[in-house]
Amino acid sequence: MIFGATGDLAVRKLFPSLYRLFQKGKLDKFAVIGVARRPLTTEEFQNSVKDSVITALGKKEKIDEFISHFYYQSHDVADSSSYQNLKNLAQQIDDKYELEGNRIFYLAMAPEFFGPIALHLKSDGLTDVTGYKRLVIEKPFGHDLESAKVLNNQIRKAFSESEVYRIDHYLGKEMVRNIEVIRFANAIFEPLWNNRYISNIQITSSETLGVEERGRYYETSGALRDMVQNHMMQMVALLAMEPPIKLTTDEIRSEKVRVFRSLRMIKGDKINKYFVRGQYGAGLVEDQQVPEYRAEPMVDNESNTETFVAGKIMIDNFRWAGVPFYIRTGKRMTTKSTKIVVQFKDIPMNLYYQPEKLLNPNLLVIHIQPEEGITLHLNAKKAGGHLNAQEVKLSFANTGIHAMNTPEGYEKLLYDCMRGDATNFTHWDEVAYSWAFVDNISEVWEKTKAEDYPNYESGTMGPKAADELLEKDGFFWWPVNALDVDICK
Ligand SMILES: NC(=O)C1=CN([C@@H]2O[C@H](COP(=O)(O)OP(=O)(O)OC[C@H]3O[C@@H](n4cnc5c(N)ncnc54)[C@H](OP(=O)(O)O)[C@@H]3O)[C@@H](O)[C@H]2O)C=CC1
Ligand SMILES: O=C1O[C@H](COP(=O)(O)O)[C@@H](O)[C@H](O)[C@H]1O
Repeated sequence: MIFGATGDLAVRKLFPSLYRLFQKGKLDKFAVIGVARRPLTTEEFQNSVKDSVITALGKKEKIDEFISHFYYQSHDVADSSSYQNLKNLAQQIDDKYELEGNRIFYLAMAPEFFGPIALHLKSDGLTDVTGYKRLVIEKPFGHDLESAKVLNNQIRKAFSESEVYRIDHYLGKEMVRNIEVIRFANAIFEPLWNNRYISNIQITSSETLGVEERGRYYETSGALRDMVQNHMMQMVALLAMEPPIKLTTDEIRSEKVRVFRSLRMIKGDKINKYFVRGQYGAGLVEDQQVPEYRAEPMVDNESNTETFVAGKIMIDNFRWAGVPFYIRTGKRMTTKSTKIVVQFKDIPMNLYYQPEKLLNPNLLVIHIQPEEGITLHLNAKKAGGHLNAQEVKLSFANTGIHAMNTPEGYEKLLYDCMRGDATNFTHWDEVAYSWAFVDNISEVWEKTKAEDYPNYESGTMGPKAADELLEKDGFFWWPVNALDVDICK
């Protein structure tokens, strides 16, 4: 059952993803009940599913067979009789498709509905099933730790922790999933993956898009809650975790939680030493003139909301003591790119020192999007010349998927949920620790108005202070554009 089946997420991501699973033969016995307020017939709903698939994928094979599995119910989320009707419909469909009482409830709706729907599902008997019941919850999971706890308590009255699948769509991205494999399946990386050999790690997730039509939501969120609390912190955890003893959901999650527990809690007047906030002004993005954030629809013209965050995260454990993890994310930046750069320490003595050219540090670049792959930056002798070292790059590129926020991420996550694999969904403990970390920052930023907003021009890589954050540690942001060169080909 998809609650919010006429909304943007369902139309752009969920239906195309389900279709791809269907085409690959991964959906055998299945039916989907779409639920939303507006009155639609099942036929109208099926046609909207068909349109969404064709728009997203341009494909039509077996589309009529696919949409014949879709049903619609107009629903009032606060009214028990709506749930009674839904229960009856679900029961009929269950019998027709022999679904063995297995149910997934996907809440693709505004977050204020998550708790009430979960409670109704239980009180109105939709969770009384003979098979499995699973609840998929979209972001944002709360607004801060307190509200997340309230939401979690409501949900947990109807579903156990193992039945709750909290979506973080970055965990559906191919190369985010690859981080563990790159780390734990390669003898050349794991021995070096610590503070003896790594000088710093940089994670950039930049967007060219502005806030678009989401001003109302974004004004209450900002980049810190929208991107850092979830996607950026998840990437930090995957990069920093210890090898799990087994590749099971519980073992992996518990290693990630240990990273969150080791985060250095930055508070009060230290916040602005470790974190930089920014808000975009007008500027040129991909040759288009774009307005400042404060002129966007549904945005306060004196807004204090950050559209950019850079930060230095320290993990105080044996492996990572002293190694900064720099994160940077923002809207209306130069380029759309998510990249991780692992910078290794310099070798103790440079035999190939040339006064006019320093030896390049070794870098491992993990390209998350739009290109997918890895590049290893090494030094090697220039062919034919003297013993002069020059930079060479070893690259691997995934040939498959190249679009951003593609349905493929959702496709993988939906499939995981059907199989009951919650590894790439966030456990409550991860959510809670991550909110506790981020709340310290938002508390300070909400109390103090940023007098310099807007402090970065659209089409740039953020405010100058974000560069200074690294410069004072003797580092600089590796330019994400320049790192693309080889792998794009
Ligand atoms: N869109 C995206 O790309 C992403 C979205 N998300 C999250 O997914 C969730 C949904 O987002 P999105 O699809 O963009 O939102 P939309 O506003 O586009 O869709 C909301 C859906 O909820 C339904 N709805 C609203 N109020 C009610 C109600 N009282 N009773 C029943 N149905 C109702 C709407 O249908 P109707 O008007 O017919 O009632 C519609 O189907 C949000 O939590 C969002 O944060 C997360 C990541 C990305
Ligand atoms: O969760 C979100 O992510 C998108 C960025 O996702 P990506 O897959 O395109 O990198 C961001 O635009 C949005 O504001 C945020 O809610």
